[in-house]
Amino acid sequence: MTIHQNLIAGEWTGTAGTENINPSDTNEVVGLYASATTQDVADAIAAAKAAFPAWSRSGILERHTILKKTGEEILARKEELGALLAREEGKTLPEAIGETIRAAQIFEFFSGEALRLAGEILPSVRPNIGVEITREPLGVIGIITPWNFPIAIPAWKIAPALCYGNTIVFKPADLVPGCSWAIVDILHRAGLPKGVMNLVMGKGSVVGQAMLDSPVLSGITFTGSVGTGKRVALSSVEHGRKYQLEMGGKNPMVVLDDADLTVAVEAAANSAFFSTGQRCTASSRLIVTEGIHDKFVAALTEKLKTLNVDNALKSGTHIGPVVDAKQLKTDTDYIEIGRQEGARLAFGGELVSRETPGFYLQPTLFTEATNQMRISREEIFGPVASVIRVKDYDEALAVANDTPFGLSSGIATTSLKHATHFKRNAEAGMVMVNLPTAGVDFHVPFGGRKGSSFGPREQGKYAAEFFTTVKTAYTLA
Ligand SMILES: NC(=O)C1=CN([C@@H]2O[C@H](COP(=O)(O)OP(=O)(O)OC[C@H]3O[C@@H](n4cnc5c(N)ncnc54)[C@H](OP(=O)(O)O)[C@@H]3O)[C@@H](O)[C@H]2O)C=CC1
Ligand SMILES: O=C(O)CCC(=O)C(=O)O
Repeated sequence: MTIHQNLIAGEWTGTAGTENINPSDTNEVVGLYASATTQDVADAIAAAKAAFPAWSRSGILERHTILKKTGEEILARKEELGALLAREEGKTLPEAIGETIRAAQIFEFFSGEALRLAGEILPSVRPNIGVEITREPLGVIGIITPWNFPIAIPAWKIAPALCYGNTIVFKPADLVPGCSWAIVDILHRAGLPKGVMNLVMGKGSVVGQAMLDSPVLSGITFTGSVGTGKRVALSSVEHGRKYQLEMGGKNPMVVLDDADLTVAVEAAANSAFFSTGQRCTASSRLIVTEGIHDKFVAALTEKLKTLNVDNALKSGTHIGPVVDAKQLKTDTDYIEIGRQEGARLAFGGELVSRETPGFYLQPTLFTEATNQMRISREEIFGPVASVIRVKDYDEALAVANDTPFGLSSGIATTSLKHATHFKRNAEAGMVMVNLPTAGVDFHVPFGGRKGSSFGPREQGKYAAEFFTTVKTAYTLA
């Protein structure tokens, strides 16, 4: 089997370290991927530092062209890359192709942003002085990504970093290196100068930690768990660098008495169970008012009976496998915790076996949960959700906001008054009305509040806040 190597200073290098295993069929090795050493990380950082002066001054047409070519190739190969994504991560093929298209659109968007770089010219408060405000690239950016969006999250960190003139050291999740390797290969062939983009695959405890320990990186952008996010923060404070964190969520989906039942059930099923619940924007707290509660639970339970859990590549599969044995254990541990806490298991909770050996878990719904239970407070990151019964809108909003997290928040209602009030008062970075809490656009800001996120927003033109630094220049006329 070919070994997919690391890219350091424009050279492919390294020997095999990681077997990329298909969670829908654990007998299948999707590919072999190199593992970087701490010396490789040091070499990658040095290469990115050496490449920075020239790349930071490169023409915007060069950046535009490389990003555009990359987006075009990803789009042209959407079926193949989507299948790779489905094989390595386990989301269904349509979801995986959708994510691949989204990655292409992100490169396309930032190829346009490269042509729209702008500053401001202002008069000084003093006579005969002009003031120019410009944005400059930060320097060498460390990118550390999780396993749950193997192509979209790398794309939405890499594309703006390059667009604004930074160089990169990129460590994808060791569980799913395939799509990341493919993006880096495409960028390399699209003509990026040596050292601008460096790929160091391998374990977080070795490769990621070596990045955190480096005083050379000017910024680290990270998506993953709260625990690792804290490490990124502490090391960044120590080294005086900028950092951006996207971490967990415990996103609420409020369903009011006046909701359209079909809309509410579709939104809740999608939020909680699609992509196997492995989205930081997934909803695992369904907060439902008294008058609609029983109808909603009955209709959602009926809906869950129609969802097929199976091999991600099989047509007709609605929910693919859990990503690996470790995450499956987390999910089943939480199901046991929910039972012991006294929530009622209304659907699912069991492992299922299919034609191919994989980590298959039924979508699992608890009812009669309270917002104080651990299943309502801690991120599970699997196809497990609970229904919390509340009296009215005011209680629903209070429960929705009673969480350490604040990424996404949803409401199903036909009341303009409640929808408007919720949009203003939900303590979250993103609010969804009559829509799933997950599934976002690629051209607008993404991010949260409280324990979910730290630093400037990702995506859209707001990405410039993290990937650039502002300079104010005064000139005597
Ligand atoms: N917000 C989100 O989108 C995500 C949230 N999560 C949450 O986190 C839980 C655990 O998932 P997990 O994959 O373990 O999350 P991690 O935070 O461990 O992984 C995210 C990334 O950080 C890397 N990493 C791990 N340790 C270090 C370190 N010491 N220094 C630098 N980088 C490091 C990982 O490497 P590697 O894994 O390759 O070793 C991976 O690339 C999930 O169950 C879920 O609750 C997880 C993924 C995404
Ligand atoms: O919901 C989405 O579209 C994006 C979710 C996401 O980025 C995540 O789970 O990390």
